Amino acid sequence: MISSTEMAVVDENAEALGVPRKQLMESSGNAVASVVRDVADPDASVALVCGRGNNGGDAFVAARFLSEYDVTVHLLGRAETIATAIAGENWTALEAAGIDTREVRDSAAFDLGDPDVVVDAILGTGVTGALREPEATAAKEINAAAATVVAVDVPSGVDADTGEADGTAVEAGHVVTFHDRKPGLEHVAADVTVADIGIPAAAERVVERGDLLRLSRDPTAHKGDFGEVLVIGGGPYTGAPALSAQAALRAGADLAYVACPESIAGEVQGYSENLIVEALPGDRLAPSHVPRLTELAVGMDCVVVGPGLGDAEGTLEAAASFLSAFERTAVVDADALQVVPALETEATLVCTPHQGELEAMGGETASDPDERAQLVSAFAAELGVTLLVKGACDIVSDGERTRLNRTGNPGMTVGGTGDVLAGSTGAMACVLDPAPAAALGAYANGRAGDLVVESNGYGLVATDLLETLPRALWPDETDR
Ligand SMILES: NC(=O)C1=CN([C@@H]2O[C@H](COP(=O)(O)OP(=O)(O)OC[C@H]3O[C@@H](n4cnc5c(N)ncnc54)[C@H](O)[C@@H]3O)[C@@H](O)[C@H]2O)[C@@H](O)CC1
Ligand SMILES: [K+]
Repeated sequence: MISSTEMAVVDENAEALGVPRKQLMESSGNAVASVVRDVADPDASVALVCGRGNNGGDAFVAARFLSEYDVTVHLLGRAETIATAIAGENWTALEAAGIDTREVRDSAAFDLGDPDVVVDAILGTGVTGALREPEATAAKEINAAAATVVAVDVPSGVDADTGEADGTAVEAGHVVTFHDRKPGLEHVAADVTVADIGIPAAAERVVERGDLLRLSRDPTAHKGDFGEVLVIGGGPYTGAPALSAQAALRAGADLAYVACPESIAGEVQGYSENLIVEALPGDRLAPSHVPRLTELAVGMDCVVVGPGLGDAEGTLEAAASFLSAFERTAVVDADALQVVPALETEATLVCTPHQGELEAMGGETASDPDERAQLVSAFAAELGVTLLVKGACDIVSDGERTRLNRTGNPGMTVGGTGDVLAGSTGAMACVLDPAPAAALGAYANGRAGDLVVESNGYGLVATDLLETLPRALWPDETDR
């Protein structure tokens, strides 16, 4: 089962992996034609009723595969208004091939005739609200016809996620849907064929730029809507918590706080006026700080625990005690990872170890990449956390789904890149579920590093990543 958002992610990831959408459209159209052949007599007439989006585009392709039938293609609207280039190209190919095509300029001009089979390609996953005209009239005429109806992807007018229709919807006997079942089809009384359209398995397994579609920004957003992150870190180190908190801001969080020992608070603040610094008495995190940390954490969407904390006994005790009483999402990094295996907590944890830290936590590793991914998945399930295991290929798993991230480069072995990753993952966790947050945190960090190396060569430092994180997460066309 796949939601329309997830389908859009997978589709864009396939494109990033070298399988362009036009190729998928060719497979989709072929799959539709194959179901039409199953239901149509050899001398049948087939009417394809097409909208101006890619759902219609699938049917333009299908028409090319159905040359043995008496085929008519009805386009709802003018050809100049076809919404996508790939659908437009497939329309032009139909006209060039001399296939019977008709443009329906207004609903009164729509004449379905009396076909044996209707292909409903008015709208697919792109539908919003009730069908407008001429789509609504076309749907009514399809429903009034005696024909066998084959719907492309979903019956037009039906929401692929919910199965609900906001007004008229096509009633189809058959649905050809692509790649995986859509939840809305559970509520539709039709035979459903799921067609494999050649989306590579890697489009689901590998984190790619399609995953960025999860980060839509509502233009009416208010301050705080994208999250407030608290970084608990520092003591023996000053840079690490500052890097994490700045990364959270660069990755879209609205406010970033650092709670750190007062011995370094001035330095942390000195790195950036964008941070809100809370000084804790002393020079190391200690159990006596836990009540204040718990108070501070109340208003936060995510807490990042660990950057630069060190592993003094009282520090680890404080980290464990804070996390055991915490009930929302925390990213745990660096020395604080040690406390996770013995921890009992209601909190949702995202842990970001490298190989060495993973092994120190009790996790196993293997040289074979698939085996390594399986071990990470099993360990995530055992701990009940989301693991982001850093490496040349990062592995992200919540024990149910495992993703691989391949962005990043050897320049990123420099100090501080892990602190940036923890902070950007914290920002992602404010707006996304833990597993996609970790996956995008890893993707963005590596992509930011790749952008730096592309323009400067090696010799990158962690602060460079802060500058390129926004481009990694919100690329413009030139970054693709
Ligand atoms: N991985 C994928 O996502 C793939 C998608 N494909 C096809 O592409 C379809 C999605 O294509 P699109 O995103 O172009 O969307 P659609 O073709 O479903 O519809 C988009 C168009 O419909 C219009 N529209 C939206 N709501 C309307 C309403 N209530 N009344 C009238 N017009 C309305 C929009 O303005 C837009 O022009 C899928 O359903 C599937 O058939 C396939 O080609 C292959 C792969
Ligand atoms: K449809």
